[in-house]
Amino acid sequence: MGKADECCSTQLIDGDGTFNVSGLESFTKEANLRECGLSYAVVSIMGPQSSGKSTLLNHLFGTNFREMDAYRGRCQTTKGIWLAKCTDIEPCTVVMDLEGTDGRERGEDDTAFEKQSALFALAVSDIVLINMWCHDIGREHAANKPLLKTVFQVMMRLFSPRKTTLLFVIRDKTKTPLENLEPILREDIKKIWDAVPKPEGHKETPLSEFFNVEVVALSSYEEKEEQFKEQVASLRQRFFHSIAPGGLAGDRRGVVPASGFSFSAQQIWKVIKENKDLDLPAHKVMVATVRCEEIANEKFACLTANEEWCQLEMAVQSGPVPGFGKKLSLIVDKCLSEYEAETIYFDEAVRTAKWNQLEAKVLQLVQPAYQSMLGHIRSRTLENFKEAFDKALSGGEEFAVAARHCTKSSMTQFDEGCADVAIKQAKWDPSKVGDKLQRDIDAHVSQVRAAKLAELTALYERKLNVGLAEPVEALLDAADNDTWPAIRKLLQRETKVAVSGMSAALSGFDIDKETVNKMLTNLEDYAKGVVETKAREEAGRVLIRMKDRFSTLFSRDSDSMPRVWTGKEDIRAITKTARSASLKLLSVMAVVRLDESVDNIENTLSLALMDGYNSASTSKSITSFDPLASSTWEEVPPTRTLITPVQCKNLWRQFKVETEYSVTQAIAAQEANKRNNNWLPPPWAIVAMIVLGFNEFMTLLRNPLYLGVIFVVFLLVKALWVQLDISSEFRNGILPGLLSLSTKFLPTVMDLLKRLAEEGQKPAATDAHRNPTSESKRLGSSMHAGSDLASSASSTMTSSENGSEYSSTLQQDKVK
Ligand SMILES: Nc1nc2c(ncn2[C@@H]2O[C@H](COP(=O)(O)OP(=O)(O)OP(=O)(O)O)[C@@H](O)[C@H]2O)c(=O)[nH]1
Repeated sequence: MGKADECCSTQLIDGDGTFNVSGLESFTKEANLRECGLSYAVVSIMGPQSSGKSTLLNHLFGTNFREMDAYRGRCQTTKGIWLAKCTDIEPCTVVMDLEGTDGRERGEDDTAFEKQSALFALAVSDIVLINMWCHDIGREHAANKPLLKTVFQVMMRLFSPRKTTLLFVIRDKTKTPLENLEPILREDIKKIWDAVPKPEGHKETPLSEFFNVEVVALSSYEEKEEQFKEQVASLRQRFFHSIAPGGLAGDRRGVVPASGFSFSAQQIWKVIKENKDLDLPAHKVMVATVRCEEIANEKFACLTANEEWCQLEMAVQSGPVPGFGKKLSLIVDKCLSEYEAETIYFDEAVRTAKWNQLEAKVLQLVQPAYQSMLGHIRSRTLENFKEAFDKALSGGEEFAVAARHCTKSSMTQFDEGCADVAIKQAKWDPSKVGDKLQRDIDAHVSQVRAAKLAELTALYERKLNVGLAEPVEALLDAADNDTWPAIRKLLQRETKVAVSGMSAALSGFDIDKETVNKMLTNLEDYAKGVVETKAREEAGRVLIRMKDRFSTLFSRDSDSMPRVWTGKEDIRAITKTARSASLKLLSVMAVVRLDESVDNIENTLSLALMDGYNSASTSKSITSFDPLASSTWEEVPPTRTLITPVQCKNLWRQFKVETEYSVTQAIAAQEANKRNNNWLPPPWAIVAMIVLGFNEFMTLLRNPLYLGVIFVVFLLVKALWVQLDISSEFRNGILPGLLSLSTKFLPTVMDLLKRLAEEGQKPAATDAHRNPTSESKRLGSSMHAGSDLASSASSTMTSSENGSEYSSTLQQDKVK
């Protein structure tokens, strides 16, 4: 016999009991065992050493186990346990060749490995071939007896063994027919079974409960090879569909799926080596647990490396992915269904538990992507809401209606989006994100509402400002008894208009009544505020106003014509009237009178200031109680006070000081006027002039030429008088008057002469040939014109030098 092809048979466990893990792994890969699920069978053979086991297996299954060279004698060729795949047998059948028993190589007492390998074979195999020589049947010291004993003993160590088929292969069968041999064999087996010590629970258990016993006899391979081959070929047929119901295999309760075979075999050998009892059901669960775990991990790793998933995960970082839910569902589904397919033959409870774990893990992996998608949907929906809301508002829709419609449609849009991204494997609840969206939408609506309300308030405040500020200013400017009633009326009217307008506008905002009332009250308060502010502003300018009023009344008559102080006016009465009008203004401005309450400010002021004016110098007014020595008005709260009593008093003092000058000027102007008008000297002077100047008067009467000369001199002096405005020059004193005149005298005389010369030349050039005798007439006319010019120059100078209207009036009077 040739040597076995080692690449086809693998040593599973070596002679020292070391399990060849990598060898089994590569064997399962090469034999495509992993894909078999439960459709595979394991056959093992045990029997005495060199009993032709390998030879039988190679012929029966087309394997290449190492066989003993017939010419080298009976020595052990198979060490440990070898493994090979049967060729062309359905289902996939794996066969194990065990080291022969009772061999001389290990010694008679060294049965530990035999027991271990027998237990291993029983634990993993569906069919165990027990190779025996025909001549050993019925013999007391048959070679296979210790083997069977071993098998049955170890069988007890399988906590809940699977029912294995024991196929006794009788080698070198004799002419005795099998029908005669089989009962003897079965009797032998029974005897051995009965002799084996059993645990309490199995004392009476028959062999058939643990094993299906089958018997087959084969001719000698060495002597009747042809017959041997024929019988082997027929035996081979029994291995086809061995796992089908009624097949050669025993019950397959303990079978592990093919993908778990490798791990299962390792664990069983480990347990056997540790000399522990083998609990096959527990082992099955253990194998299922480990394998399902492995498969789950493998599937999870596949998912994390899945290109589609990686792309989806990446894409979702940067924005919403269309069809996210469907895509992710497919990816997750693929992962879970692959797991299901691969673990289908493992223990149901275990695989379900692991499936749940895998599903949880997978969902945990993909959930962040789902959350990102929800985030995208939320932000997109919020953006859409803002846009739609803005559009609706600018389209003229009522605020509350627009908010309601847009919110509803946005939430529907969000729900639809959530349904699109949901995956069928998970029941994730997007309500938290939905709640956040709702909160964001509400916040936006509130923000827009606040802005719109602020706009609305600003609009009506502007209207109130326009409607109140200037009219109130004008009314306060007029300041009389009707001022505050008129302001109140105006305020009431404008407030009413604004409040009704605002109230109508607010109805579209769907805000509570309390807020509306508050806003309207604020608007009313604002209107009052406008009036108060204006009044306060005006109160700040009260002194100017008082002076203006005084000046108007003092310097203008009842027809608004500038007053001319001719001397007939009662300056005292005019001053009093002007001051009392100014005081009236002060009393109007002193406090805000937006309610109907009556105050006594005018009287108080009038008594304290106007009457005080009349008796200012009396000691009584100094010593008596001063009603204005206070910072508050009686019965008027400080909030309504614009000018305190003490401020009124100070203002009045300042007002009087600043208007005093005008009065003094008026008095001076009046007196000057009186003086100017009274040009006749006193009667005694006239009498003295007549007595003393009688001679000169007579001389003049006798010589009329003197009269003409005197008249010319008079005209010249008069012209100089007017031109130099001598009376006003001396108003500031004699010395300043003389100094001023000394500088102006010569230029004025020169200017006067120059003009006279010019005026004289014009008629000389035109009229000399027509009327050469009218010299004196022209001189007189020129003098007159010079006088006019002088008067106009005087008027110009005085008005430019003196800004006050009183002096201007005075000047006009002078010119007249
Ligand atoms: N008499 C007889 N000899 C056989 C038969 N089949 C094989 N042999 C011979 O038995 C010897 C041992 O054959 P193997 O097949 O190696 O026996 P084995 O049981 O596998 O041997 P180990 O693996 O060493 O236990 C070889 O010389 C075979 O030619 C048979 O049917 N009858």
